[in-house]
Amino acid sequence: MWSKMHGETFLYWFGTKPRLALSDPAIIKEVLMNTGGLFERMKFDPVTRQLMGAKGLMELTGERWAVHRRISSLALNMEQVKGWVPKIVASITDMLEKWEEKRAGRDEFEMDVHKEVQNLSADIVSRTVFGSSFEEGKRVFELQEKQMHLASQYHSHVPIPRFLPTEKNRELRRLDQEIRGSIWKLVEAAKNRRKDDKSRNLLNLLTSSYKNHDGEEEKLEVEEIIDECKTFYFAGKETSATVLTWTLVLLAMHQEWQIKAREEVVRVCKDKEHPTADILSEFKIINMILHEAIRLYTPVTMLVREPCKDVKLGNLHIPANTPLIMAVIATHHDTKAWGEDADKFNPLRFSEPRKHLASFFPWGLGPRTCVGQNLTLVEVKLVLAMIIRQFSFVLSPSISSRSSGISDRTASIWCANPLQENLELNIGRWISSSMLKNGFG
Ligand code: HEM
Repeated sequence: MWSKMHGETFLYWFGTKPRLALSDPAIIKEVLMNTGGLFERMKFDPVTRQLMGAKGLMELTGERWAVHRRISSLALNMEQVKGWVPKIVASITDMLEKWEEKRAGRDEFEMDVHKEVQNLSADIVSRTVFGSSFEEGKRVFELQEKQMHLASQYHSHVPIPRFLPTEKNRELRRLDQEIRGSIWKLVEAAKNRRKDDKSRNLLNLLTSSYKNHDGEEEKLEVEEIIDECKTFYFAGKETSATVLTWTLVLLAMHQEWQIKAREEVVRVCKDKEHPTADILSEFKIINMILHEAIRLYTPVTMLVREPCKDVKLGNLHIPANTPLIMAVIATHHDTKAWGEDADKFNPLRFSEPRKHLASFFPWGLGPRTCVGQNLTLVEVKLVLAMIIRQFSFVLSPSISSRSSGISDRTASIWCANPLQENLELNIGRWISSSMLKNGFG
């Protein structure tokens, strides 16, 4: 909306500091793909830094970032992620068994899917990236959620004195200490398991020695290990859960795509009980749906960089340290790249190669692109395939009585046996048109 009012590139004030908003794909590409360290990710404010971990990938730069990046890329490469498929399937099976219990033999039942897929994503990150279980990691997720809630109250334009002994500040510090303690227990448990568990999960790699650029063996400091775990616990849960919720909501609203997706799953899986790693690339329709959902409702809505010296971008002269705001969401909805129907759900756009690299960049671009991308894509495809095979769904009638039902992500979905007709289709359409009025969809 801002770019419609002020143009593709404009300056705005954040408190006393000017910020430059960019949405020209060519300029965005130039900034994000720069490998010379000219544009660094802007440092988080102290409260967010405490949440993410100052010595984790999100915050590090330079040589320490390169070391952490090598370790996490090794832990989350595609080969590794494909090896996790049975664990991911086991997580999804557990969730679907609970859904069946909830259904209790009924033809239809109602479900708040966002809560469900949040727990599922947390369980998958715990089992795969950390090689533990949701139960073990559960406390960290719970504490981080509380910390995030408190931290969000600090994000105003007026700086709040963080070091005053206020109740909130004390609680934030207490939460941080408890998170650190809980993570360290997980690290110790992983060290004990290592005698039997030789897998290259993130915890095992973070606690093993690595070769530095002089070829000498080195180990990460305790603080670095804890902060990296904080980063992954934080980044791994909410993002995938948001994508899954929106994809399910969109499929509930667009029954024709739900049917196409189900036909594909049945065709590709044939008589296999569950999808396996080798058939994932055959889910072409699911892949298109997923990309279209991420385009419309990208979980990371903007990226921020700061040039470390004065630079020229296109015809703009930009002073050092000016925050550059790249609105992923605006670019994903730009009618120049996506056509007049840019705000509409149309998975067919992804049946053809993309026109411009930087008109779709939900994972970022260049050296700091998302390390969790492989995991998310595999996870989300498996979850969708397994849900769609077992259930059909529409938006719940009760959502219509909550005007903010979609925006606060309490997306409820009405599930029924896929072989039955969906009588709730009209309700889905009704919600769809009210959402459009409110600027969704
Ligand atoms: C739909 C899911 C996800 C989306 C859309 C997403 C998006 C992004 C984006 C846009 C960035 C780049 C930020 C920048 O350039 O400033 C990023 C970085 C990162 N993501 Fe994700 N992410 C997702 C899932 C995950 C998952 C599941 C994990 C971990 C298991 C993860 C871990 C990270 C980390 C550690 C970084 C920092 C990389 C670095 O700076 O080197 N992400 N993510």
